[in-house]
Amino acid sequence: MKKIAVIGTGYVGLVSGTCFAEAGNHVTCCDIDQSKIDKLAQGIMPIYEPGLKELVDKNAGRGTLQFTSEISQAIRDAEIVYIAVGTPMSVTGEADLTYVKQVAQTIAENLNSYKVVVTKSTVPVGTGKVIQTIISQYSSAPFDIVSNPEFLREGAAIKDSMNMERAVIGASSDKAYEIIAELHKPFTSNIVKANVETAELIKYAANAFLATKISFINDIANICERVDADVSKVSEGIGLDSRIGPKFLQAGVGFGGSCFPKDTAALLHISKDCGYDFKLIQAVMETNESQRMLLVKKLISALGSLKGKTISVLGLAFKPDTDDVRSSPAIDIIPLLTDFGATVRAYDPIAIDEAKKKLGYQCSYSEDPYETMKQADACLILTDWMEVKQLDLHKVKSLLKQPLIIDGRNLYQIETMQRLGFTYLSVGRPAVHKENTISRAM
Ligand SMILES: NC(=O)C1=CN([C@@H]2O[C@H](COP(=O)(O)OP(=O)(O)OC[C@H]3O[C@@H](n4cnc5c(N)ncnc54)[C@H](O)[C@@H]3O)[C@@H](O)[C@H]2O)C=CC1
Ligand SMILES: O=C(O)[C@H]1O[C@H](OP(=O)(O)OP(=O)(O)OC[C@H]2O[C@@H](n3ccc(=O)[nH]c3=O)[C@H](O)[C@@H]2O)[C@H](O)[C@@H](O)[C@@H]1O
Repeated sequence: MKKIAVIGTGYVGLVSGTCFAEAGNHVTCCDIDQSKIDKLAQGIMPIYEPGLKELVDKNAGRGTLQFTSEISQAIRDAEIVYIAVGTPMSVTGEADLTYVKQVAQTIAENLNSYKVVVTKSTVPVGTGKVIQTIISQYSSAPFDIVSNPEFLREGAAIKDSMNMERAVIGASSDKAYEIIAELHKPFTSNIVKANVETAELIKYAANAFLATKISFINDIANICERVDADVSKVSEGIGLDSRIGPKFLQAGVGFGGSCFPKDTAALLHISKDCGYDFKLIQAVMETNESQRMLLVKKLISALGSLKGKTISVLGLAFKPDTDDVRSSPAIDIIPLLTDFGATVRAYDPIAIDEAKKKLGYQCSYSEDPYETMKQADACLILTDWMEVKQLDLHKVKSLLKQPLIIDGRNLYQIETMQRLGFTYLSVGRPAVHKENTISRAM
């Protein structure tokens, strides 16, 4: 049983802190945001994540998980201090380390005994050294630095954390490595031991590689549209090769979320800073941006113009099973539609409150997908929610002014849409026209 302080109670801090408690440790989750702490103390989750509330309630109930804004005290009481604050993208693309440095300063001011200071936030290579310098400037107490990046996915965060595929531990001493390796025994036996810098880079390499797979398949999808090929078959055909694997080969509107866009931009900066021209990652980012626009172009070409048209947008979250809308395709695309003169009605089962914070009243919102379709000129699918996959397509057809669906997630079978008489334009697959013909998508 270790005494752990987790600083930053966002997605990562809350989920990892809760899982450390579930594994038998005593965890204090801290945040400067008092309203977040107050809510958590009352059992109200600040994020939507399947299974999280049950686990928080269980561990808070038995006293192994606590929430506080008294960060100094939590640090003084802990043997291990986890830094899990945000590292948002700055205007120039690199990771903004303001919050990490603030926390390092607070740790330095409260270092009353030996502690292992662990970075879970995604931070540029060299940040461990920066934290070490800040702490040693203000304190002479002994401490070690560890980089232990987080690989959880939103929507599957508890499962990913309780059954990690691997843990990466980059420690400044063997003693610190052993402490953090021991902490991870209940979660995985695959531990990658590295130096601090390597561990920091592994996190960016992992996210950049996954983002590269997505942009690669989107580029292939764009070729498919020009040569009458079907990208879903290409994904199947290459994914069955175990060296390639089937995951992250789903073509569509491009990746979003709080990490892939920010971490690819940060990796580009890291490479520039060390004098390397990382052309591949630049191309991955460019493909992702243009993928959003391709959907808007398809919509415009199908409708002639968007002026005066009503568009039903299905999905605001960047992926299913989360209310996170950070860098979500919908948040990028809806303002473009309204700029072109369209009226937008948006559906999402849980992300409406978060989307309103970004989009305000640029569109209307509904938790009923059919409500957004009544007499709409087209339907645009942006999130692969199960609720959208399972729509009653007969009802959809009867509600829309004309049976036009632009699908940024390739949710439906081409043959079904042809049989039902839709005009159906997806990504990298043959286009279906309501006259019952199939052609290239553009
Ligand atoms: N969201 C995700 O799925 C994943 C995120 N990451 C990385 O983990 C880090 C955290 O991400 P999120 O949890 O999404 O961030 P977030 O932005 O949702 O939460 C960060 C929290 O830190 C708090 N905070 C900021 N400064 C503080 C301070 N000085 N003292 C105490 N609390 C402070 C904020 O109030 C906020 O509640 C980022 O570096 C991110 O790249 C890594 C893997 C997955
Ligand atoms: O560093 C992070 O924050 C996390 O980023 C991603 O997790 P997450 O952003 O939660 O979601 P993913 O499931 O990876 O999806 C990211 C985006 O890619 C898109 N995507 C994913 C897969 C695919 O085949 N095609 C595709 O367009 C999704 O729709 C979504 O917009 C990584 O998968 C996690 O391992 C990592 O810890």
